[in-house]
Amino acid sequence: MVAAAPDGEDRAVEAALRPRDLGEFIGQERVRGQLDLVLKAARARGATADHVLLSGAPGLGKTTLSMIIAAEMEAPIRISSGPAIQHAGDLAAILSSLQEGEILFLDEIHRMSRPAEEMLYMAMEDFRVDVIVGKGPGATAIPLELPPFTLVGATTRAGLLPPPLRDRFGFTAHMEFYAPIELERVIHRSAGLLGVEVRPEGAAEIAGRSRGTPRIANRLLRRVRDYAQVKGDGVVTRDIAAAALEVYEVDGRGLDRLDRSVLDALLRLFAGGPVGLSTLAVAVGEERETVEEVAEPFLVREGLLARTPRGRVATPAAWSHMGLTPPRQRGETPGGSLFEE
Ligand SMILES: Nc1ncnc2c1ncn2[C@@H]1O[C@H](COP(=O)(O)OP(=O)(O)OP(=O)(O)O)[C@@H](O)[C@H]1O
Repeated sequence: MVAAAPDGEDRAVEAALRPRDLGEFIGQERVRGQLDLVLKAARARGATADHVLLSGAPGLGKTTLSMIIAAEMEAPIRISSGPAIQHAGDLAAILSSLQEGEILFLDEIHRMSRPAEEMLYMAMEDFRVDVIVGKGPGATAIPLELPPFTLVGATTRAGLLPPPLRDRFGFTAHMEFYAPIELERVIHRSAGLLGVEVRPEGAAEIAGRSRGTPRIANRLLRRVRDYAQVKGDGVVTRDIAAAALEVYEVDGRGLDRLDRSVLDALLRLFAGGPVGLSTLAVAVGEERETVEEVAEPFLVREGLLARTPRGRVATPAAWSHMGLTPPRQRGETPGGSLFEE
């Protein structure tokens, strides 16, 4: 699968491929420009930067940007995530050990528990938390002063953040998918760091199949590099890239085996829909969530599938991408259109 979530190998290589400062960070011009101002101004004032919320799909560079913020502010960084903070006490332990000016990166901040979230409101606004000691009627709140810090929250679902939390971020940046030309730059940069020779057409071939996502571009580059070493002379040309990605079942538009089997079932078994999500999931032998969260966002973004109140529907582009002809609609005459008088 070409899902943008990192795997074990990704995590190790990602650390090596991460841009270290804003100058090295490719694309996202608007976010980069705005963030540059926020950080420069804070530095000029000798203050800690405002809290920053980064939203966007997995693999677009949120973790990378948080590390860049720390580097630009010459501050240490502490990394944790919403799911790891289930009790307010977990958060209190992290907050009370922060140094002045430290960057606290909370990934998947929308998945934090409610009590922790409420503690975070106060910490963000007043640099203070109330630690509750004891239980029941004897419980007391002990106020704890915190050093000023910068919270960098990352979320794939900004809409799920409660407004009181969202409003406490001084700067909110939405990360967009990358244009193919930007991904080509990511690939050339990573190839340089990995010591792989990549021709421009080879980079373009990989970029076109990377779903607008640098993490996927880097992962496909590594698979293509393997193929080039084993089947070729190590150089990534267009033909080598195309042949390698064929082996890994990533098609010319970046669809992987799961995406294609969803489309295939929708088109062949259900004549293009509408069909319910559960039925579609059973037909491809996957969990409902996998179809909904892994395959569909990209298919919808590519204009191949639509989610309608009556169920999932294939678009005309899906038929042509899969090399199939849509069945004739009721009332349509051969060679004529549905709307012919
Ligand atoms: N703008 C960029 N320029 C160059 N490389 C990038 C850029 N953005 C991301 N990358 C590379 O993509 C990989 C994934 O980035 P990162 O881990 O920051 O994504 P993320 O948005 O935090 O993902 P997740 O939400 O899944 O944790 C990293 O290896 C990083 O080197």
